[in-house]
Amino acid sequence: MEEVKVIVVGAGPSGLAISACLSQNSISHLILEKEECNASLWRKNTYDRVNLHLANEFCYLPLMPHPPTAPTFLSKHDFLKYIDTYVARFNITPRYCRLVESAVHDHVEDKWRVETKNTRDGSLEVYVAKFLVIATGENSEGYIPDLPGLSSFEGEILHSKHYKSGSKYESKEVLVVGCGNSGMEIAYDLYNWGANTSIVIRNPVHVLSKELIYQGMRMLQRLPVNVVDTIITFLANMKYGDLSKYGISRPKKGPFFLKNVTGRSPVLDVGTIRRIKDGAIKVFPSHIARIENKKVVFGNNMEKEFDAIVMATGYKSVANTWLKDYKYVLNDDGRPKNKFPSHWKGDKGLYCAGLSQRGLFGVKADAEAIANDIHKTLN
Ligand SMILES: Cc1cc2nc3c(=O)[nH]c(=O)nc-3n(C[C@H](O)[C@H](O)[C@H](O)COP(=O)(O)OP(=O)(O)OC[C@H]3O[C@@H](n4cnc5c(N)ncnc54)[C@H](O)[C@@H]3O)c2cc1C
Ligand SMILES: NC(=O)C1=CN([C@@H]2O[C@H](COP(=O)(O)OP(=O)(O)OC[C@H]3O[C@@H](n4cnc5c(N)ncnc54)[C@H](OP(=O)(O)O)[C@@H]3O)[C@@H](O)[C@H]2O)C=CC1
Ligand SMILES: O=C(O)C(=O)Cc1c[nH]c2ccccc12
Repeated sequence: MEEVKVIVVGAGPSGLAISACLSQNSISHLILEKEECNASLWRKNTYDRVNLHLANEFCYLPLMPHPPTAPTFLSKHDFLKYIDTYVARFNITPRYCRLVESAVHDHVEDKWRVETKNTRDGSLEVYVAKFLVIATGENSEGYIPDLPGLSSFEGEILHSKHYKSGSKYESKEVLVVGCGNSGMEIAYDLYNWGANTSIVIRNPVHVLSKELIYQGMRMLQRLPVNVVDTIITFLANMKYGDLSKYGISRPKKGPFFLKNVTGRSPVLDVGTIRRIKDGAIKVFPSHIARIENKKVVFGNNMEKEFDAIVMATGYKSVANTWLKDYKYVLNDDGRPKNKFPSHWKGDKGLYCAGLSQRGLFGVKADAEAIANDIHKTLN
């Protein structure tokens, strides 16, 4: 058994950011990470062509802004180089291959007891700390909807977190389910690799360009969200025209309002819209009614046979499955129980970072707030 002041679960950007902030205040801590590397989402569970959608001023971790020479939009490679530099600069040394299987609050000692299983040799370990930070991410488990007949599908089914590129799908019929940022970009990637690509778009969605999102994010620093939404939606309509004839309609509420309220990001168009407009990517503007062997039947009675289905249907947080006393900070859905901007703080020394659906921008803010709070409590 090992005891420190703070245990951080997860060595993604959130866990690394908290570690840097705690070290700055000389607070002893340990990061427990199930994989054999840090930032595993970025190193292992994102498709090849992924790049940061937001400008570098919204994508840095505490204490280390990007230098003026950095590109405005970092590639995945640039971002991972940044992470490597961060880890080296703040001397961050996570314990790798430690899958946290349970965490309980010891009411007598008023401490957290965390049990891990070593993913290499199966050995079990126990760690104890006054403070526990959940930094396991919003994307820890892929969500796959329970569609009627899904198990009868005769082709390949994969979640977007396991999709790397369309290289093996040339000339195959591939259906992408979901039109968030993953689905829209994966559809474009499949098209580029020569797949006959279709996408399911069952609800309205905001499509914006990279530049419009950047302008919107900057405007939000000075203007109220409804004003920014009005300007950006107007400019987006000018740029893209009415997309409803292609099966894409805009929600009534604005993109940044919806981001704040629902957490759902607007789609950043990487080139998909042009291919939808010219018919190279086919839209099914409906839900999936059922699947029969190779055939997918849609709610509007259209049907088509596919070789593969990519489920770009989002993620779920599963921290509440291993964190036995999750109610001190999370709801039953694994999301923070307190409302933004107090979402990061729970009771009994329990915190959560990176669960506010605000990307790396939110990660930085949470890490700073949590480290400050722990520092204050200790002094
Ligand atoms: C495809 C994709 C692209 C994205 N692009 C952007 C972007 O451009 N800009 C942006 O701001 N955000 C983006 N995001 C959001 C993303 O959530 C953040 O970039 C960032 O990775 C969040 O960091 P995190 O540390 O909170 O979570 P994660 O990066 O998910 O890290 C969590 C870590 O916890 C570990 N872990 C999980 N469970 C356990 C356990 N039980 N025991 C031990 N370890 C565990 C995981 O292995 C992982 O290493 C993107 C997300 C996805 C899916
Ligand atoms: N480079 C980048 O910055 C990237 C960032 N990301 C981010 O990662 C996070 C996760 O994104 P993503 O993986 O796209 O997940 P999202 O949760 O954003 O999107 C899930 C999509 O799946 C759809 N869906 C869910 N269930 C069904 C169903 N039964 N039938 C049809 N459609 C369904 C949803 O549609 P509905 O609205 O109808 O529920 C939605 O369009 C987001 O924050 C995103 O912005 C992702 C990729 C790249
Ligand atoms: O990963 C997310 O969804 C984020 O919060 C960051 C982000 C990625 N793409 C975006 C588009 C608009 C606003 C935020 C994001």
